[in-house]
Amino acid sequence: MTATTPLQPAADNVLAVDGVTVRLNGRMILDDVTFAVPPGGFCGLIGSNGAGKTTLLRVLLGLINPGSGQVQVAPSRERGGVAIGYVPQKISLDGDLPLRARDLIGLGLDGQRLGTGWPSRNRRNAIQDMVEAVGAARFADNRVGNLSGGEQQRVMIAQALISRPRLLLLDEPLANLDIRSAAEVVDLLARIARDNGVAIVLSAHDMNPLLRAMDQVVYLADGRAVSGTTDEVIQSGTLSRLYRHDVEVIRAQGRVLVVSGGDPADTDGLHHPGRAV
Ligand SMILES: Nc1ncnc2c1ncn2[C@@H]1O[C@H](COP(=O)(O)OP(=O)(O)OP(=O)(O)O)[C@@H](O)[C@H]1O
Repeated sequence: MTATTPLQPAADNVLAVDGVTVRLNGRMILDDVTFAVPPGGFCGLIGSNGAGKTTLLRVLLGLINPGSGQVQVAPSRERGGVAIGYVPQKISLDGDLPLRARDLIGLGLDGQRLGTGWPSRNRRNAIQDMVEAVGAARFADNRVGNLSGGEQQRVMIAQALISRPRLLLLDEPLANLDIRSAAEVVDLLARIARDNGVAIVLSAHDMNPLLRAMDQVVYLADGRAVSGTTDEVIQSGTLSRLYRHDVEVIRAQGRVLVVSGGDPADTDGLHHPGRAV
C-alpha cells in the first residue's frame, strides 16, 4: 500500500494515519497505529527508547512503506511547495562551518532545487520574517556551530517552516535542552501551531515539557499505540492496557510520572519508575 497519498479536499485533518503496521527484518515495529491531526493540532508522540517513534516519523515522511495501513498528508498550500517540514534528531553543527544562522534558515527555501538560490529581496525578506518569528534575531548573524542547543533548535525549526509546510515533524527536539530552553521551544511551537494552523507532531521520551502545549498524545509502547487527548491517554487504565501490565500514572506538582510495579525494567526505563518527582 502507498505510504503517503494526498488527503481528499473535504477531509479536515492535515495528517491521517490509519492502521499502519511495519515489520523490519521480520520484527513487528509498529502494530496497527491509527491517529489524525487537524490544522493547528499539537501532537506529542511519546514513548521510551525503541518504542517506534523514529520509525513512525519515517513512515510519515514516506521513507518507509508500511506493510499495511496508510498515511494521508494534506498537500502543500502552494504550487511546488512542500507538504511536510522536518527537524531531524541529533543535529550537531560544526563550530567551523562557515554558515550563519540566517544562511541555514535560507537553505529551507532551496529544498526542491539543487544549489542555493540567488540572493533576492524576496528571499532576504522571507528569511528575516522567519528569523523574527522564531526569536532568532539576536544570533541570526552568528556562525551556526557557535549557537547553543536551544538556539540551534530555533534555527532548525525556522528552516523547516520557511517553505510554509502544513505539517511539521520534529524528532526528539527537546532531548538535549535544559528545562528553560525546552519550555521556550515548546511555547514557540505552540504559537506556530495556533497562529499559522500548522499541525505539529513532536516525538519525546518525556512528556512533561509538552504538557503545557500538547492537545493530543500518541503513546507508543513496543510498537503499539493509544491516541487521544492528554487526559484520555495519560491514565493508569489506558496505559496499563497498552503496556499489558499494571502501571500507575501519578500527577504531582504539575508533572506526570508513569510508574510500574517496582521493577524499573517493566516500564522500559520510562519516567524514572518508583522515583519521586
Ligand atoms: N532496520 C531495522 N531492522 C530491525 N529493527 C529495527 C530497524 N530499525 C529500527 N529497528 C528497531 O525498531 C525499534 C524502534 O526503533 P525506533 O528508532 O523507531 O525507536 P524510537 O522510539 O525512535 O527510539 P529512540 O527514542 O531510542 O530513538 C527498535 O527496537 C529498533 O531496534
